[in-house]
Amino acid sequence: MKIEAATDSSLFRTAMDPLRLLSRSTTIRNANKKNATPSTPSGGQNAQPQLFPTNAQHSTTVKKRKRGRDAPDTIGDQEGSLDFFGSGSSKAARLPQVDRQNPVSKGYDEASVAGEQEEAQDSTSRPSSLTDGEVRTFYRQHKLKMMWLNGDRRSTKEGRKKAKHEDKVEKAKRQIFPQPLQSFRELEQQNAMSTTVVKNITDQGYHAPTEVQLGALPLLLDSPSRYLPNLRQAAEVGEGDIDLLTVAPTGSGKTLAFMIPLIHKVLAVRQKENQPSKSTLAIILAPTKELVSQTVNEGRKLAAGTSVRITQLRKGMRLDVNEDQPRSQSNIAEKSVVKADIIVSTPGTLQSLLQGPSGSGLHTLPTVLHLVLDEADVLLDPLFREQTEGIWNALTNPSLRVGLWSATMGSNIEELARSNINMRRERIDSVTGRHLAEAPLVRLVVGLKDSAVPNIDHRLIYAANEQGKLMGLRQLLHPNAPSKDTSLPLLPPFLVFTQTIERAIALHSELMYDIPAEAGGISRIAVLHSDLTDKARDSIMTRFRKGEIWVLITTDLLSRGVDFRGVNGVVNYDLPTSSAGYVHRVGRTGRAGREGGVAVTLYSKEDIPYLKHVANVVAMAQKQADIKDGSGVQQWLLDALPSLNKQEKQKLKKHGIESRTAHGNKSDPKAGKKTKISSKSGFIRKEENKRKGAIAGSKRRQQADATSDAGDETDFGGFD
Ligand SMILES: Nc1ncnc2c1ncn2[C@@H]1O[C@H](COP(=O)(O)OP(=O)(O)OP(=O)(O)O)[C@@H](O)[C@H]1O
Repeated sequence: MKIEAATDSSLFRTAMDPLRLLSRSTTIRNANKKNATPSTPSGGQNAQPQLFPTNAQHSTTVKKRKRGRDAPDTIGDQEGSLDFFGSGSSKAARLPQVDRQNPVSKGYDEASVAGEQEEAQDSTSRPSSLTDGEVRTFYRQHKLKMMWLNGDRRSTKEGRKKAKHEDKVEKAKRQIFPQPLQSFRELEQQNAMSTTVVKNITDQGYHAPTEVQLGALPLLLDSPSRYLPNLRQAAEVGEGDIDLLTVAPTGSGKTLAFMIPLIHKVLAVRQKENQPSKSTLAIILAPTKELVSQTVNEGRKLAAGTSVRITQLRKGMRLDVNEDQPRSQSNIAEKSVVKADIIVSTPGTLQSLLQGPSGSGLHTLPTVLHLVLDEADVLLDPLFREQTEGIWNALTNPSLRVGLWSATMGSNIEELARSNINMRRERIDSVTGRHLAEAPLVRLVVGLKDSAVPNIDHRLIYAANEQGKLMGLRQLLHPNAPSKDTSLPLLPPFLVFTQTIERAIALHSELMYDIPAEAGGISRIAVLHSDLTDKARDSIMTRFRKGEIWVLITTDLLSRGVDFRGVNGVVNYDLPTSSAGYVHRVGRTGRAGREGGVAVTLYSKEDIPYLKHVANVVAMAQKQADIKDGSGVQQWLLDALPSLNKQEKQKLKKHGIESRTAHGNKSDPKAGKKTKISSKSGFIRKEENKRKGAIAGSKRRQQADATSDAGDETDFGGFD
């Protein structure tokens, strides 16, 4: 977490052209050029995607290197590059390093060092076959835990109370240990996955699976009877035919972990039917349009060259629903019906397209076999719960399987998921009059549940008041402004989070002229929020991904799921309103195990009552990363901060810090004034002050002239 290069801010100044410009500096201090490349996510220095690689893997890496294979030691020098997000050529440059650093599989490692071409030909890597003991050690080292949950008494509040003293042995019995996936190539031999899909995976530079992938893919592709031999119904269900709850850190590759099995299953069904896509087989729900669009992109890259169609649902489209009611005065052409195997949507959009005539509820989608809830804890949060559950119930196929995925998942979400699964089964039983077998339900947890990624540098900075926060942010924007704290290596591109849309807009207005024209001026800083049109949102996302925008001010709209590979840091200009909020916001940096990300949280006096939930997460991340210098949070602060009770926590989560909301401003204008961000930019204010000064000066001069004229008048006696 601590970054060595951070001790000399001049290194950062010279490291990137944009920064030189950003810092309004034309003089470049003598920095040791050799060491000048900063260790930041956008520097692409660390492409080890696993958060918990084993020692054995490291030593294998070294051993391979000693054999003199020709993989380069470092990625091409990216000094001065504006391509923060590693597209095009930089991707090619990165591949060899990815290869070298991810030697989970022996077969993979052999091929990787010999180059990509050879890799493509070598599809005969041996399937993994570890002994039971080896599998257990492997999962322990990678901090993976899998539990089979059916019939677990602790799944309900009542049951938890009763099972408080449940025998440890009993608990251990619920743990399951499927053979882990050690290389994506195994998918071809062990799971009969399409060669095209496997090639698509490796072509994107994904060679070694991340922790969540090496655990989830076998669960979703193998037969449950392999790892649940004593479970009767496990023998009855098909391959990967389970309900799965997954909690894995931000940026750990969950998208691939649910998308690969979906594509594989769609292909398998189509092959069985021996005909091209006819109806939708899978639905992925995500809370924001940005995440939906990103998921579609990722999916399409994986499914390229296959017949699998993945579509983002938009308003105006029409679904091929099971209409019990006559089609309502349909004036929409038949061709606009969505023909996709996998649909990705926000709950709101899908719900509105499923809406039947008023009062009749939702149309059903009986062909759908898989439902994925990405960011499941948000989708089952009060904000989205009704929509999500409505959709879940509209998927009436008895074989529907559900997957819940997030970096944070409270026990209430797990309870809710289980009760939904059970209620649905009972409903189908009552309709069909048959007893529907319970599918295995598995929980997969990677690392410490609900914790922030340990591979970034977390900083809590006291800024006294709103002006202090603004100054703090400006300091980050102009790193060569005199600063004692040279240990803050926050380079663009970075994200700035505020509590509300109004505050995001105000902060943007305040800072928009801060970047000098030579560096691109106001085009380098932008604001993104849900009040913008879809087109504007898309355009800002594209420009940020391309590296044209360096500082993106936003709300929690972008806190979840969105993957900007090379974001160097995150600034919490306003505190997140829950610990999960902090985990997700800061998780926009340090993705796929990249080192060098920075998360700065600015807090004022008004924030102190609400800081503890953030401080606790930071302390946990420090503990995980074994950091004892207190750079993120010191023990005395942790002890001194007040704790919120349950109700206060809920209120904070729902409404945020009240003085920063429109409602709070109204009810307590004095407090509201204290937390106001001036909505005029410093530049405009300066100009206005200059103008005001000029007008006042001119008035004064006129007055003085008038007085002297008047004096003359009195003196002048006039003509006789
Ligand atoms: N096996 C892999 N090897 C290298 N990079 C990977 C691998 N799998 C995924 N990635 C990369 O990791 C990044 C994060 O992936 P993804 O967006 O799926 O994370 P996530 O776990 O869904 O995060 P969040 O919780 O924030 O939604 C992406 O840039 C993706 O390309």
